[in-house]
Amino acid sequence: MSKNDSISMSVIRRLPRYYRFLSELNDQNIDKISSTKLAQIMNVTASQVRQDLNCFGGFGQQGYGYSVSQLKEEIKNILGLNNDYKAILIGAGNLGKAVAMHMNFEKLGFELIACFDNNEQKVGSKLNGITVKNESELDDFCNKNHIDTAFLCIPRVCVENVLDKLYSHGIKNYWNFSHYDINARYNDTMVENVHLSDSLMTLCYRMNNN
Ligand SMILES: NC(=O)c1ccc[n+]([C@@H]2O[C@H](COP(=O)([O-])OP(=O)(O)OC[C@H]3O[C@@H](n4cnc5c(N)ncnc54)[C@H](O)[C@@H]3O)[C@@H](O)[C@H]2O)c1
Repeated sequence: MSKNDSISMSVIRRLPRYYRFLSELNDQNIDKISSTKLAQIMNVTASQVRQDLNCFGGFGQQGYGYSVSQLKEEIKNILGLNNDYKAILIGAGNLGKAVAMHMNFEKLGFELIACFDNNEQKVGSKLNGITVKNESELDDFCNKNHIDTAFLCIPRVCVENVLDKLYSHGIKNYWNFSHYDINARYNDTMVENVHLSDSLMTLCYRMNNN
């Protein structure tokens, strides 16, 4: 087991927020920050901040706090945002369009190299400079290109066919918007499911229990 295997997912899920807030502080030319102040921004305790960052080596200095730019770079490296992972997007509908048009993939270590749809009316249109290909070209494209991950923005009922194809080409990392349980079909895949409704339900709970 590597050191990183013992780090809990809740710590890992806080890292993007650390990175986002530190980037904002860095943009405001703020050089240093105490764990207390960082905790306030993160809405966690100072001891939680220290515990989180100690999982990766600490980075703070007694009596100084954290260097904003250094900590931002450390977290960037931990998250692996310096990579150039090749991604494809399946489903150029409302959601696929929003994902392709509004995400700054390069800043996040990804390059969106192709988009696919099976609707003739969408094929040939452009999303963020990328021409939407026919889904029938997927196999050929996967044969000719190295692909690290697929972003799935298709209806749940369409996923199985597409997933089987992608998996057969060795694609095992999925950013999944499709409400389909990928891990239940292929348990050696790395999946991040995105459910906007979960976030709204969490808000609902908090409003209900205020
Ligand atoms: N995760 C979330 O939070 C969230 C939010 C909204 C919608 N969704 C889900 O995401 C899916 C997409 O939503 P949308 O609003 O973009 O729908 P949409 O109908 O606008 O787009 C779906 C697109 O997928 C394409 N498609 C269907 N089968 C395909 C296939 N086999 N290969 C390639 N393309 C194919 C369609 O032609 C269409 O362009 C829906 O099923 C919806 O349930 C998830």
